[in-house]
Amino acid sequence: MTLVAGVDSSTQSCKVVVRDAETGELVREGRASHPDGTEVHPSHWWDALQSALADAGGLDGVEALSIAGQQHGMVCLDESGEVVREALLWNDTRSAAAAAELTDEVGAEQWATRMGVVPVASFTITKLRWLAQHEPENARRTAAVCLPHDWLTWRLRGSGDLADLVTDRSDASGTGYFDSVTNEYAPDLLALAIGRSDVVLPRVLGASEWADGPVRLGPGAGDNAAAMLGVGGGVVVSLGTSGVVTATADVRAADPSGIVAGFADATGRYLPLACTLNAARVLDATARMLGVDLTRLSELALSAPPGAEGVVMVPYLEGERTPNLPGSTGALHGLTLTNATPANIARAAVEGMLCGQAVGLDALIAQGADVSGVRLVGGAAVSQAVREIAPTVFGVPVTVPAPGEYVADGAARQAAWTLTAADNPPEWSSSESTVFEADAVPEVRARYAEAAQKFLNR
Ligand SMILES: Nc1ncnc2c1ncn2[C@@H]1O[C@H](COP(=O)(O)OP(=O)(O)O)[C@@H](O)[C@H]1O
Ligand SMILES: O=C(CO)[C@@H](O)[C@H](O)COP(=O)(O)O
Repeated sequence: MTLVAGVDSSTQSCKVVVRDAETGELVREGRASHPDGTEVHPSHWWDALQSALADAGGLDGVEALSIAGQQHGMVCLDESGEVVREALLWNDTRSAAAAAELTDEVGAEQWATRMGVVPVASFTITKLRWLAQHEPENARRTAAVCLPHDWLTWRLRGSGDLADLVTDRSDASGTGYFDSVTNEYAPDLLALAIGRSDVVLPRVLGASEWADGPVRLGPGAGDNAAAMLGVGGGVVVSLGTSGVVTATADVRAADPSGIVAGFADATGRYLPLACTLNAARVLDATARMLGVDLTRLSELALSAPPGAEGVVMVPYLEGERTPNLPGSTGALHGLTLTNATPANIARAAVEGMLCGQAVGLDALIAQGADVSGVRLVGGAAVSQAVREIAPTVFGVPVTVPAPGEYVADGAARQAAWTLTAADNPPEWSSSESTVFEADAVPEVRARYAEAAQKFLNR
């Protein structure tokens, strides 16, 4: 049996799957935690990768490995390959002012047509502008910039030479300085951010190209592109640390409002994507607030009626990216003496988190996506309340694949692809899934929109 490994180095943890390259059958797996925070030294990801690989029984018998990871994080390296400062992650909002400046300087229309994205604090390019403005010495020492998955692949290669940095088209498309239509970097935009264009950027590998390492190393991918490879297509809603709505497209999205980012996928096509900073951790925080665990939170949410008797949660607990409100905070609206119960608050948290994703779903539809159903993945897709309430909010059937690590699976499928000379990734049999259907409850969306509007009006 030929084995391949896939890695998901995500915000909260590192997960490894080892699968049969031909059938996709799961052979072994492992995981390890990442530290909290929006500023993390990449060495923690390396340590977690080592632990997760050991937990998965190591690389014995593995012929190829690909790493998928959280997108956008800024990893700066000096001339000798040392990390210059802690990486700023996708959910670090300190570069919000830099994002606004870059948008003004180039124009939102121009960004959307040229790069497929309009800068928000999540994107690497805005973090580079922040670095140049606030830590000029660190900016000066920066000889190369890469993304979390690029850095881990490079460390596995063990070379130390900046010229050996590699990435893939999906993750490069989330930097703000890579054009996924021409497949070229934009040195002028890089210079606009950091003041110079002589910074080494990773070579962008083809979808099934590979680099040398302890085993064959695939190009890797942004976690959302890998999830798409893992679930095998469709409209995907991922509820991890981030809330993400994606589909696959033949043409790059160009949305000057910035809600839909026109990223690339991991197969040579495109991945229109809407992303919130707030998803699974809204439920974590609500459970903490109510003094219950996540199972009890789900039971409480399901014991309240749709609409939570008027309680609405706007879940901008970490600021927000969609809509672009990096400085916002969360709020509970509509509380009265009679509806202020744990059950209604639990339901409002689930509904609020899902309404945030429904906004992204609408934006994807406006960009031409055909949404007759969605596939739900990510940590919070395990929640029974989320599964049952999702169709009432989205207004379409919700398919939940068997619990699994779909990002790591997508990376493993890419690794298997590097072992073939085929035009497409190998066809692996899909896991069993459960479909959740329910009548739409449009009032929930309407009341949420009314409450969320109060933030936009501030
Ligand atoms: N039963 C559950 N109900 C709700 N949320 C859950 C449940 N199990 C795990 N989660 C949440 O899933 C999140 C982790 O999901 P994951 O997709 O691994 O995140 P990431 O990819 O961003 O690291 C955590 O916030 C965790 O609390
Ligand atoms: O910023 C984005 C997508 O644009 C996020 O989706 C990150 O890629 C982090 O993903 P998770 O760790 O939440 O899966």
